[in-house]
Amino acid sequence: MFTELFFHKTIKSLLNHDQPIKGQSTNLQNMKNTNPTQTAAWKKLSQLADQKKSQTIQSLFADSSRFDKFSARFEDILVDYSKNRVDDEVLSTLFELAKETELTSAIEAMFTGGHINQTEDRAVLHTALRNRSNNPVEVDGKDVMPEVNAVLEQMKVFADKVNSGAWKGFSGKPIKSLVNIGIGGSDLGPVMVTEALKPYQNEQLDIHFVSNVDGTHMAETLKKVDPETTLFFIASKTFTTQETMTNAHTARSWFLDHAKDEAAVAKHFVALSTNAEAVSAFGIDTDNMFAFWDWVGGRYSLWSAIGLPIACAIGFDNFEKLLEGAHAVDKHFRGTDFESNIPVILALIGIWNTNFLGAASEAILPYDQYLHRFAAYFQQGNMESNGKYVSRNGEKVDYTTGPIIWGEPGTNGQHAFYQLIHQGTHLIPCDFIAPAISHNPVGDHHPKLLSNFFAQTEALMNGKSLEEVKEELTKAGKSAAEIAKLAPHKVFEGNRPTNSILVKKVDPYTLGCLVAMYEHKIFVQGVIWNIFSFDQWGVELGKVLAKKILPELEGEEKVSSHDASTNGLINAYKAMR
Ligand SMILES: O=P(O)(O)OC[C@H]1O[C@H](O)[C@@H](O)[C@@H](O)[C@@H]1O
Repeated sequence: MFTELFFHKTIKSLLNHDQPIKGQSTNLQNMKNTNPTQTAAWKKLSQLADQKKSQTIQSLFADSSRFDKFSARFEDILVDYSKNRVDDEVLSTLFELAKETELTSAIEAMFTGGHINQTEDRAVLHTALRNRSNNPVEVDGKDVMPEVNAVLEQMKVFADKVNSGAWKGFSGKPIKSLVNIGIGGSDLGPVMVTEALKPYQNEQLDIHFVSNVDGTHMAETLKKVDPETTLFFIASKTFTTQETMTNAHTARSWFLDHAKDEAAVAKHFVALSTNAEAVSAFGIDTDNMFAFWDWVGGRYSLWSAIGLPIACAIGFDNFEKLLEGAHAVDKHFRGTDFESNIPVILALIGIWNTNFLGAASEAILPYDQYLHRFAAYFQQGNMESNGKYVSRNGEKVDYTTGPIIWGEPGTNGQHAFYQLIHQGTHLIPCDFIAPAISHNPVGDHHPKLLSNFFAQTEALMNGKSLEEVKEELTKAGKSAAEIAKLAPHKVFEGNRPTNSILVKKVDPYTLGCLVAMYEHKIFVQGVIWNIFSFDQWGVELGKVLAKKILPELEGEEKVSSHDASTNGLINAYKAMR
């Protein structure tokens, strides 16, 4: 069923990615609608998990070649996955699982414009947005690259004007403040990237993000900016999202209170959207609209016009480098055997941890302050993509799908929640990410930061045995009674899996690489879990109910149309306000 909606493409594109992709070819292998638990590989993995229960990561390092075997390099990025509970047999069976679930044809279907977002009948082509090779990519028989390039050109011209000060506000002053109004995918990507690449930011500009419908978010932001020198980006794929539209109207009223001239709006408001009609209904000239398309998922949209505030803040050349990094990883992902394919390896290890070792969550722990929103970004990327309990054939799955994603930058996390990672009852696989070169090489801060990174992964793997603890306590002069009492609390079981990602420097290109790696990891997992990773029906119900409740909050009369708890809450609110 799932396969019927794909455009079948020629396998030739697998072999030579610089060849144009033609929509009419029909001989690519089909992608199965496979319950992964019914594959031979899954069954074998279940047995292996059982057999290898007592095998420790530490013991696997008896193989002196383990680090070389279980780490991979992509340009200036080192991905060390050797500190996982996997050996050759487990990994090769995971690769079998990817083959049995027809990952290769799924990858091709995505890159060649197949409607893999089946429930919305859409292609999924964030890879086309960063297709720097510029070979044609067809959606429904039409090459999308001319449109992609045209919007990129429009973004370049605009970003250059803002950056150089040539774009003037209504009173003739250059723009100083950028305010992005958007939520979810129309917020998190630009926030994460502009924070991560702050060292590249034009110092003449400051950038703000308003996402929450809570008026506080807008009010506090407007306190910091001047209407004469502020540019608002209204970022919404649909241009109907309640939070964004509410914030956009508030910003517009605030602006007009100062400018007192409707015509001035054109100099201070631009729209990033797929919905031209709604943009002009809002009062933004479509000349000031930067378009993208329904085949760009919100949480994969930072590469599109949604990236305009990024291009304005760090300059278009740097935005292009971000695209280039992602494109390099796209080529790696599409053209590399699973055994050396970084996103595939990371995805399979994640599946091993989730489905065979019972991990319910994954922590992303950047040892880089600039990456402080990286985990939040992939919280949406991952949880909105793979938080699904219905398989592609419409049935409830009987296995675990997307993990809970969370994390904070190191070393702050160490002093907050690492206790539970080290000694709690949950297995929490962690990704550690750090740059070798800091943008701020102040004193010995960076070596100290990185020593913590290395120490944590080592401690999580090796732990500390009862014998070691006892020896330590004895040396410290504790009595036998004290040792007996204290020792169990000081033991670290270890055997906690980690991936370590060491990059040379967090620059635009490398960040593009990193983001694309995680995006493709999510894709691979969705394919294997046999779920649809590119829709998000789960966000709808709450929105609909909120719309129904909103008018009920007016007036004084008591509400009785809901369950007792919801009625009680609404009525208490009405009484308190
Ligand atoms: O860009 P929009 O259309 O305003 O959507 C913003 C967000 O809305 C919903 O929460 C989801 O659909 C997200 O995936 C999306 O990113």
